[in-house]
Amino acid sequence: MVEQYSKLEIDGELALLNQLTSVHWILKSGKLAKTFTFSNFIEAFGFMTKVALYAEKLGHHPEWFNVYKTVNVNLITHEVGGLSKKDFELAKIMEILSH
Ligand SMILES: C[C@H](O)[C@H](O)[C@H]1CNC2=NC(N)=NC(=O)C2=N1
Repeated sequence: MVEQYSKLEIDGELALLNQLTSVHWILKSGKLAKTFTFSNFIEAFGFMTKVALYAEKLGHHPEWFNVYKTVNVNLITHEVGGLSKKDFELAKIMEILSH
């Protein structure tokens, strides 16, 4: 079972993630959220394909919604009904794969 974070720890993790990567990750309805915008559909779908392979390896999967060149991502750990370290791990991987 993945450990659930307290509110304070989540704020800390989110600040760290935004420092390391960009300032665009937010907490939305208890989920770690970001809208990625690419130059075209192929770039967006390529990103999703790379993330999908990593997510499968990690055993942790994103909720996401793609329209043309944008990908809306929401991360949550259903097993704990909140955020866990895995969400932050997946967010960091997404940052790396989006560049
Ligand atoms: C058995 C399997 O590891 C679980 O169902 C995993 C799969 N991927 C998952 N992904 C996400 N985002 N949250 C989960 O709780 C989750 N659980």
